[in-house]
Amino acid sequence: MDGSHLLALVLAVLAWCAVVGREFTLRHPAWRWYLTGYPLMAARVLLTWRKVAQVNDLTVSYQPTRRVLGELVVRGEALRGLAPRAGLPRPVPGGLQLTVRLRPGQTPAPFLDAADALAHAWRAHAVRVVSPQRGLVVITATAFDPLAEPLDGARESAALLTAVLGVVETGRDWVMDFRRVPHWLIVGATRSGKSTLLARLVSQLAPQPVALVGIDCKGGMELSLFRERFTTLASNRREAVDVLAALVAEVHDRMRACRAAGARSVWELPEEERPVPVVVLVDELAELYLTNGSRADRGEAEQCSTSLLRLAQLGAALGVHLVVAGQRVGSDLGPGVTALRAQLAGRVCHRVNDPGTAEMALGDLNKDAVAVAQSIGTHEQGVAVLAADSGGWVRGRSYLTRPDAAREAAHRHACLAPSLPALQTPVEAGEES
Ligand SMILES: Nc1ncnc2c1ncn2[C@@H]1O[C@H](COP(=O)(O)OP(=O)(O)OP(=O)(O)O)[C@@H](O)[C@H]1O
Repeated sequence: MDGSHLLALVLAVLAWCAVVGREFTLRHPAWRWYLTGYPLMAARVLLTWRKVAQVNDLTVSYQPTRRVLGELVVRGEALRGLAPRAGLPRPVPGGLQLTVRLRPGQTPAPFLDAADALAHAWRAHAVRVVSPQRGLVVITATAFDPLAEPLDGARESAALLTAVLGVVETGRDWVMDFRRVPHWLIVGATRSGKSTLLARLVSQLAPQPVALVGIDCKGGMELSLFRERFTTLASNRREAVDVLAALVAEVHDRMRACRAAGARSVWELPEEERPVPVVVLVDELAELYLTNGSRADRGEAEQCSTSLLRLAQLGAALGVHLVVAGQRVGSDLGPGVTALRAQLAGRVCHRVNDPGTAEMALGDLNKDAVAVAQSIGTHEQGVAVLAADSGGWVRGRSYLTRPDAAREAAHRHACLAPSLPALQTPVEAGEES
């Protein structure tokens, strides 16, 4: 084979590799990142680390710029600072992770402040900095927003009292696990994705042996779609007062049963004696608290507030869980709301209209999370900041669950709705009387 044939053969092989490679990476976007995006970004990180560290005051210098020699103050040029030691960037889905060992005297704070500068230097979509252990910071740079496009997902959750609601920005499942975090607060402006999230939650819990209770004081407009799977649904505040009071009574019954059996929670009871878990969904919390000033109205609001607080305080160990959603949740709704928030350890904050609601949802857990929640745009429906009282937070996007799909799931699993005598529906009660 002469030289020109060999060249033609090499070119043909290269062309074939390019076509197959392109086809492969288009079909497998994750691999596209590992094969092309990651090496480029890693090279950028390695080449710029010293410079970026220097410019952003992430270096240390052990040589002062001034020294006193005898009676003289000598000014010299500062030594170039030492950049903290960084390991090799580790690939993660859609990004990379850099572990940095702090030099003596350094704290994570300047690294947190430099996150934006690092994102620009490395042309990353976002940079997150955490300090998982003393003396270490982990910098995660993501190349693109994995939550930019709406997500569809039909996966059902396998475990009791858990629901796969969407995806978080690290590429993992967004799982709401009531055994780990018993109560949740969900906030978001109108059309931010609250109802879609609740629809997803209902369709995930519907196949499970769980009693679902709805409280929807917007006349039942949202939750009545899933009525067939609900054990009871209150669609105005008068009904909500009764349902919540019945749930408090149920909690006291369960407490007595646990005490008699020497158990500290329903999960320690023998399986055949264990009462069915209850998940109470409240849509539009403000409707339970707002009053027109009349005595009757104020009385109802106070009863709702007290019952919700008792359920939140006592329910976790007794298998009664709360998911409370609202557009605007602020201390102006009354002191009961702030007390309730303290008991709702899990938080989901969609786009909000007022800083107060983001602060209410996330402010007591993490200030950074408040700023991130306020940056969610109007086109990012379903995107939310998720946080729990463990202090961590992450951005996530719920699966786009159409009301029809959720209604169909509720219809399909209607026969699984457990009947709880204490929770006879107000409508049924009304019909019987
Ligand atoms: N996870 C999502 N992914 C993509 N689009 C979404 C998502 N969630 C919601 N949307 C879109 O946003 C629209 C409004 O969502 P949704 O009705 O859930 O908002 P909301 O916060 O409940 O509003 P409201 O308070 O007015 O009832 C939906 O019709 C849907 O098109």
